[in-house]
Amino acid sequence: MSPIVQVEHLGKQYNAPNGPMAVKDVSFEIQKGEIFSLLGPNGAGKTTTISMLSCLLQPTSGTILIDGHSVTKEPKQVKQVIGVVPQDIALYPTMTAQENLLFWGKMYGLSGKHLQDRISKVLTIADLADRANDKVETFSGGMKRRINIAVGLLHDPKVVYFDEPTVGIDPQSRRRILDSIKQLNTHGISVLYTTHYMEEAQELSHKIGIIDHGELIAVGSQEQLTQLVGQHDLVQFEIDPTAANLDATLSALKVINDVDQVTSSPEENLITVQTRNTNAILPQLISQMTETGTPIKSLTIKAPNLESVFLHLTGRALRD
Ligand SMILES: Nc1ncnc2c1ncn2[C@@H]1O[C@H](COP(=O)(O)OP(=O)(O)OP(=O)(O)O)[C@@H](O)[C@H]1O
Repeated sequence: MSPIVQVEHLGKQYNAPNGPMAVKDVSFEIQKGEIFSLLGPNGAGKTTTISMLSCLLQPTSGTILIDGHSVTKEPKQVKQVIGVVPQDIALYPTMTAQENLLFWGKMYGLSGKHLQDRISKVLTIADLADRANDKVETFSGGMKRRINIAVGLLHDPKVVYFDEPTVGIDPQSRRRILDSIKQLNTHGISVLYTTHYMEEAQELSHKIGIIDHGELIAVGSQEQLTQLVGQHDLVQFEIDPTAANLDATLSALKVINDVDQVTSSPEENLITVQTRNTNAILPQLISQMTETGTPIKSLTIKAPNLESVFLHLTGRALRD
């Protein structure tokens, strides 16, 4: 079976010929029925990649086939197959959810009973059927995001792109969005999901591509990716930054035997140590923290996860 999305050697240079490459030689495939996440920090190139896959931005190099159609040569066919859910779309605040969907449905060339049926269906998927006749201006940020999802699904696409759909919304709406994506996928719809939240990529994806500085640095299932790290745990110390002597503590931790990486995240009050020998070196880690003047508030040990993979591959924490 051919993949629904096939990306080969994709590149994008803004402000050519002298501008930086925002996407560099990116290749990946999404199989039919798969949820694929692009996981990477801000500025990694996720939106640029989605824009090229959506026919909104011309690639500088490489090829993209969606359901066998080239985004550059057959954009009309591509647009029939894809649904795009950006963070914000133009909604008319004084119109109801139903009226906004009617407007967008007509933009897609839908009409009559078919359009009405699709509107009922997508309102149900977005969990907004009970608010169909309420004006959008009365909706929360999370509900507006869910209307975006409904709009993206109106023309019954085979693959849907979600560009960081949970950024800046409340936990309850986030939960509903993740659940509606899983529900969509059970109906055979393929998904491309971008995020900088490791937990979301972990929960949703059959396959994950880790992107950093425009390069896809690893692709695979969560299990395949964590195998890249081997048996390396993350030991995380919560500290009080006002009572910390960070520089001295980080230097002391780095030179302990069997410590692979040490990073600090002052905004989250965390020091993270990656090690393959947690039990043996834990007492030493704790004593060095205390001796160098950084008291520990709490301590968590995490088995290898996507955060460790990112740290292992880039030497930086994913939230940087
Ligand atoms: N229109 C543009 N002109 C020039 N540079 C751009 C443009 N859009 C994005 N960039 C740059 O391209 C790089 C990738 O940006 P992009 O928005 O694709 O990343 P991202 O992973 O989606 O991050 P974010 O979550 O912050 O949007 C960044 O360095 C960004 O500054």
